[in-house]
Amino acid sequence: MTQWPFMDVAVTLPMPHSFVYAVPDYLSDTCRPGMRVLVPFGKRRVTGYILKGRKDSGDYTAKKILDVLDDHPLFPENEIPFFRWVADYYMHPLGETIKTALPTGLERRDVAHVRTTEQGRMALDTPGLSPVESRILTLADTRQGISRKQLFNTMDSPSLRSLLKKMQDSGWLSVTAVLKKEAASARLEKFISPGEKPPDPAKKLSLKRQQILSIVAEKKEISLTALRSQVPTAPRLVKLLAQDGRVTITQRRVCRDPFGDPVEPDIPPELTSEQANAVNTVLNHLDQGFVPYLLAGVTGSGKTEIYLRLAADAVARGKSALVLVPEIALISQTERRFRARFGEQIAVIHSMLSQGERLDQWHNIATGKVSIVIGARSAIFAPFDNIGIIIVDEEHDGSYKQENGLRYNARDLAVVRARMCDCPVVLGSATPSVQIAHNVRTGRFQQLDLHHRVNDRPLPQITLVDLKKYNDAPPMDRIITPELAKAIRTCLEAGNQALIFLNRRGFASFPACSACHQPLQCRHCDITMTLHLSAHVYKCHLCGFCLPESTACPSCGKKAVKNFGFGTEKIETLLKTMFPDARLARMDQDSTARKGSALALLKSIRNRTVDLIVGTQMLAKGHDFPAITLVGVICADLSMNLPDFRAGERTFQLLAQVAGRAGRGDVPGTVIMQTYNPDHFTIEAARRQDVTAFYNREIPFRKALKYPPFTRMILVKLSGPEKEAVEQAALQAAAILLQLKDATPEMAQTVDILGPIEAPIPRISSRFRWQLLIKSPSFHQISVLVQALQNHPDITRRRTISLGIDVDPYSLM
Ligand SMILES: Nc1ncnc2c1ncn2[C@@H]1O[C@H](COP(=O)(O)OP(=O)(O)OP(=O)(O)O)[C@@H](O)[C@H]1O
Ligand SMILES: [Zn+2]
Repeated sequence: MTQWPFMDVAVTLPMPHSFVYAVPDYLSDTCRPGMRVLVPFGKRRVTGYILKGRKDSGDYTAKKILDVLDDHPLFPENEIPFFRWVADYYMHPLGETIKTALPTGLERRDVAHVRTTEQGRMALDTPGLSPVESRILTLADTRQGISRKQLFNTMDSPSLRSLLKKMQDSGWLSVTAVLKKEAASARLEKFISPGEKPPDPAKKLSLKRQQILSIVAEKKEISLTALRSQVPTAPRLVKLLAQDGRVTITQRRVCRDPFGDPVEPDIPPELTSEQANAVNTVLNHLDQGFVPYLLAGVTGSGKTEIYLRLAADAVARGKSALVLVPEIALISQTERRFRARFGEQIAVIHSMLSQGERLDQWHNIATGKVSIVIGARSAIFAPFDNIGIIIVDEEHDGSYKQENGLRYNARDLAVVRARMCDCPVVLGSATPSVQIAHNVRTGRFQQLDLHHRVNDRPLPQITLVDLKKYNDAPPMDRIITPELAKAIRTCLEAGNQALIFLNRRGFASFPACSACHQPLQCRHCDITMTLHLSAHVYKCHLCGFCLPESTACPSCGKKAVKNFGFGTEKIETLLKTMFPDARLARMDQDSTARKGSALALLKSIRNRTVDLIVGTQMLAKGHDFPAITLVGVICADLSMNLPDFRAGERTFQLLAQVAGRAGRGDVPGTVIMQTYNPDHFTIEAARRQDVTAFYNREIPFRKALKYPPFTRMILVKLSGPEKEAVEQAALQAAAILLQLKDATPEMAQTVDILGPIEAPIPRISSRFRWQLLIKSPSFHQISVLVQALQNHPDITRRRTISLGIDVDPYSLM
């Protein structure tokens, strides 16, 4: 291994470039690309990632690396070009891009701590002190003080920054740097094995010690945890035994096991002819390296079996397979199927794992212990150095898009990474996105088709129920119509399961005051709150702010809040009264918030210990529960009228997907879809489960209005705590962009700048929001424009305004 005197390091700060650091002698054996280092930056110490070795430092006097934080690289060297691509494309700093890619909790850095001085303590007793000042002095009066960030989070005062400066100048507060340690670390476990020394017969041992020695002799090696479960005092006793040389204690890294119940190995079924065709097409073109495929297969056509075969082939070729799954709820199903086939070769990456578990899974990938990864969007960064295939299940799903920080789309990155690894990528869906379907039509993707369900099971029969005819009916009949109630009864009587779908959680979604008619709004966001009956609170679904169930109307002060609108919790209550004998479960974000509860719910559906399930989109896609024969859609129109050009596409996908949960076993499925718009083409296409019909209507509309896939877009989001300042910044950003655009005749013609407008949700978490949408058929053009904006001094100098760049935005809200 070459020992380089200098290293290129990407620091975890908003810096576009990497920096050169010198390797001190005592670290020269240990520094390798892909490892974290602690480096000085300005007056602080921050975490950085080694990118590559260098012979010299150029014209630059390099500072020294302070410490190496890993003993094995966290990512392979050949992944670095991918990170660079991601950083450039999404206009995000390289170091922060890598930080987003890695498991969370791996950062060490100096944080500014504010501490009350002796003088400050004395000032606390003086009379002229403002309440804010005395609060700050009290909070900061601890040994380490309080971190600046924590102080800003606790104190909701707009002039905090200048106040702190003033207090510091008066000598009341001191600011120091405190090194923050990683939140996630390797788990080390002690193992006990027989010692070198022969037992000394002269020395009498207690019974407990004898017991320990015989266990260790029998097992050859046992973890201290396992030993302690047999002999509770083992930790103290083995220390003594080790001093006598009777046992040896070694410490090793162990993997925390995130897997739930054990899974029985499965026997691969014989492929249907459509499945075999799809698999063979991919395998026959392996010599072409990168080939992007759309696997368009109706619901229940057996796409997962194709993924299993393709992954098996990659592993057989000595390569690895990367499998992305959208919802964490769905990961468990896919993970089970993969583990049944591949056993221990699997790692999983998703947000239900603890930080430590995620770190262990990552380590298993980086050290080559596993060859298949199944995960949610962040798994696209898995540190494999030899990828043989990338698979994206439910490619149309919005959860592949990260909506803050590095706003990447893992589905799109799957294609980019496959191109860099020169391997095939398979995007699967029963309801492909307009974007990818368009890529097929323009010849950039190859389509693999599955037109039939496995075993020639029929697709479910879908009946629309026009909700308009129940406008004057009793409230109950407007929510669960007699048609739906009857279908549920029939389904339950036959001993089958029914899934009732509503994509809105909570009990009442529109609380409003009956005295002043104002809706109950969140204090920090411009949206209406939702009543959660079991938690006895009104909750804001954006920031989490709660008001008690007994709240008075914040506008007029009267105790007259009435609960209009409904969500899953209300449906659950209604069904309970209508079908008191049915075993009922509800699956939504609220009922699955606790670790393990989602898995327990899915298990109860699988084991048929529930009959009726109320669920949100969490249950709508991908799940394979053969006993579900009825799907009821409470309101098909919910997402249709959102101010977003993809509202129709999303509604179609959601409805066709949820319908696809019915009839996956031996009994054919039925779907009752309640809607106010039975004639709308989106609803009609969903009823016929006709993807092509939907696209043929949607594509001309996208083309006429110059929306993707015919243009590329970047959404520029500005937000800040002061309304006027955000508006001013947005107007200025627009002026800068217009000027840049008009300076180039070509851009003047093809680039469209829409806005600035106030965002559809004008305020979230007390931050005001404005936005600008930039469109052009050429991505290069809009990218150049936005980069210039990002670096424009008039924008960067505005310290209270944050500028968010959303490349290929998914949500325009
Ligand atoms: N060749 C086969 N022979 C028998 N059963 C199969 C075969 N292939 C798949 N299956 C079974 O068919 C069912 C549906 O398959 P799968 O869940 O993969 O569908 P899917 O195409 O992913 O559907 P969706 O788009 O709704 O997620 C599963 O229970 C699976 O085990
Ligand atoms: Zn809120």
